[in-house]
Amino acid sequence: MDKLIIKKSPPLSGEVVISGAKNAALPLLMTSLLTAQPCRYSNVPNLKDISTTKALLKDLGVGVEQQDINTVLLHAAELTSDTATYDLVRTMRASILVLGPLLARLGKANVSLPGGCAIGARPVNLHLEGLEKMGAVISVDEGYVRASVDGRLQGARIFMDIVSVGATENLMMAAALAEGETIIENAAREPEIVDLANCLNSMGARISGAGTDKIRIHGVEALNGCDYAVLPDRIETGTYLVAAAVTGGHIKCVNAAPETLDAVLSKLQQAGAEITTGKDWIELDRRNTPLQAVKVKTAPHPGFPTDMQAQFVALNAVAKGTGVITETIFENRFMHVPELQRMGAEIALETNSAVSKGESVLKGAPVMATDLRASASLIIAGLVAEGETHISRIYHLDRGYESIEHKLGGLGAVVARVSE
Ligand SMILES: CC(=O)N[C@H]1[C@@H](OP(=O)(O)OP(=O)(O)OC[C@H]2O[C@@H](n3ccc(=O)[nH]c3=O)[C@H](O)[C@@H]2O)O[C@H](CO)[C@@H](O)[C@@H]1O
Ligand SMILES: C=C(OP(=O)(O)O)C(=O)O
Repeated sequence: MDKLIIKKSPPLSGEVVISGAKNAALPLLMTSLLTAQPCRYSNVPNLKDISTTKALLKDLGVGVEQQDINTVLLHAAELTSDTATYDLVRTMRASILVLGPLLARLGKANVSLPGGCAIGARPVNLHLEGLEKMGAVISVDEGYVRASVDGRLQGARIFMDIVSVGATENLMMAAALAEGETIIENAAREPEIVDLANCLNSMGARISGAGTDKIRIHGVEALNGCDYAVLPDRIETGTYLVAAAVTGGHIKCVNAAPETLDAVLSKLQQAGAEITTGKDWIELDRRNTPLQAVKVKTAPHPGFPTDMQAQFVALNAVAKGTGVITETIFENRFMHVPELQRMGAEIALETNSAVSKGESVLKGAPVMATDLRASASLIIAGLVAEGETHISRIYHLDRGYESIEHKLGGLGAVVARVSE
């Protein structure tokens, strides 16, 4: 198993090229299930979750041709299976996103339940209830969601009582091939939802309202293939920006999408960073200003993303003043806190808030990555901790950050990957 060794590093400086978004690419690749025509996706990040998705699609009968490291051609001329097995689903929750497309294309699907994970229970009831409203008959048996529909799915009015990114995506894909109109109320508004709607529309779907809380999908009989470039990763971008801010650095993120990061950029400015943006770049400069702790509360988009929460906990630990970070989306997403405490961070957990005293002097220590963004927060802390930080279980990191040690190294960080 690999681990990362991070040494106290100089202020980060230089340019970093942002990859395509994991959370956009995963649902986008699933759109290939909806058509018998070939689909080409570019700017796909080279990540573990993407190879898991390709293996899952291959298992269902999809032809997979890797055209270059970030471009893949998927061709579901004929699907040979309707089953997403536990072995593949258990390593990646987003596998549940095959449910809607399989049901719409084949009229049946068996998908292993993804189960709970490190950050919370993460049920899929909203996915199932929405599909039932569209006429699917669903049971959960031996850990599998077994779904079928007689004929086509039917358009429906669906109100979601919790804003769910994955359920909005699953239902949008299913509704694209349903008979009649589907309206999703209280839909998620994340940029990745808009990216999925844009891709589906390029395939001939009729979707409007993506990016608002009411999405209308006029079902069509068949969809075409696509040639689609994945949106830049706003969470990867935010992670490098926080790392630069914490080290008092000056970096430019290129191939980025500044318009997807309003809440994060505004908190970085409050923390003392100077931010400049262009059409597809963001520059951060914190060479001449003190780092101030901030108050953050996670919320569905356009609120502050939960996937940036852990990185800001690390920022607050070393910044001036009391910081408060409140997590409202997942019930167990503070597992980075005990690890940061082992490095000397003075942070107290009060129900769903992490309250930091500020100006903690961090010391390198052996720490364990517990989930994807927790791993990122430990890297950020390691960059400013005295001595060496050894982060184990970095397979979590490889789910979501393309070439992280090379990208950080290019900015001057002292990071090495070693095999344990
Ligand atoms: C692959 C991907 O895109 N992952 C993102 C996606 O996850 P994911 O799509 O799994 O997250 P959701 O938006 O669905 O979850 C939001 C909240 O709704 C709850 N819920 C969700 C579905 C359901 O059927 N019932 C239910 O109660 C969840 O437990 C959670 O408390 O959005 C999250 C919230 O922005 C991000 O942290 C993840 O990085
Ligand atoms: C929680 C995340 O991903 P996933 O939903 O794939 O677990 C994340 O990207 O931070």
